[in-house]
Amino acid sequence: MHNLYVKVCGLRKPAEVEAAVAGGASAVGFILTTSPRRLAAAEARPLTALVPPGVAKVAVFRGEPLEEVRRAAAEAGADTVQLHGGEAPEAFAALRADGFRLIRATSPRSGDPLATGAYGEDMLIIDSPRPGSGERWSPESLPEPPRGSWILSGGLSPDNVVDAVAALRPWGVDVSSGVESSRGVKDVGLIEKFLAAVGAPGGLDRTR
Ligand SMILES: O=C(O)c1ccccc1NCC(=O)[C@H](O)[C@H](O)COP(=O)(O)O
Repeated sequence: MHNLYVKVCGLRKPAEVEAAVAGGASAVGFILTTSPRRLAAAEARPLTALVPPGVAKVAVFRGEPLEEVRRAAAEAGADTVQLHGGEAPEAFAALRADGFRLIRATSPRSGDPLATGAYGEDMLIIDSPRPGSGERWSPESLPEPPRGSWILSGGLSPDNVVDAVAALRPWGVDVSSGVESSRGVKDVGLIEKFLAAVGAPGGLDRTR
C-alpha cells in the first residue's frame, strides 16, 4: 500500500505555500524558468523558508545551463530540482552530487524513457508537452506503461484528479493551472479543495 505523493506547483506567495503545507502536500514547486509563474531565486528563498521538514521544496527549470540550475536552486533554498529540458544523465549526476533530489519531467510522446530512474532521477513527471498549460494528455498516447515513482501531471484539478488517479494509478500527482483563478494566479481555496480531493495528508490509498 502506498499513499499518493501530491505536488502543488507554481507557488508565488506565502499564503499559497502555507495552504499547500497545511493541506498536506508532499511537495511545493517554484518555477525558476520562463513562465507567468516565474520567480527569481531570491524571491523563492523566503517561500522555501516557510516549508517544514518532510515537505519537498522543488525548483523547476526548463533548458537553463547546468551551472545556472545549480546556482539558482541553491539560492532558492530548494532541496529538489525538477528538469523539463531533456537534460542528459550527466546533468542529473552533477545535481545529485550537489545533494539535490531529482525529478525528470517528460511527456508521453517525447521518446524519453518512461522508467523512473533511467537518468538517475528519484521521480518522473509525465506532463503535457506544454508544461504549466493546464492541458491533459491522453492515456492512449503512452507508448508503454510508466514504471516506478511516476507523477501524473497536466490539466489536473479538484474535479478530475480522483478519476484520473483511478484510471492511471500513478505514484503521485502534480497540479498548477487547476488550482488557479486565472493564469499564474493561485486560488488558496482551490489548493485546499485539490488536497482534500486526494485525501492529503497521506493521499488516496492505492495498491501498486
Ligand atoms: O508551470 C509552468 O509555467 C512551467 C513552465 C515551464 C516548465 C514547467 C512548468 N511547470 C511545471 C509543473 O510541474 C506544472 O505543475 C505541471 O506542468 C502541470 O501544470 P498544469 O497542467 O498547469 O497543472
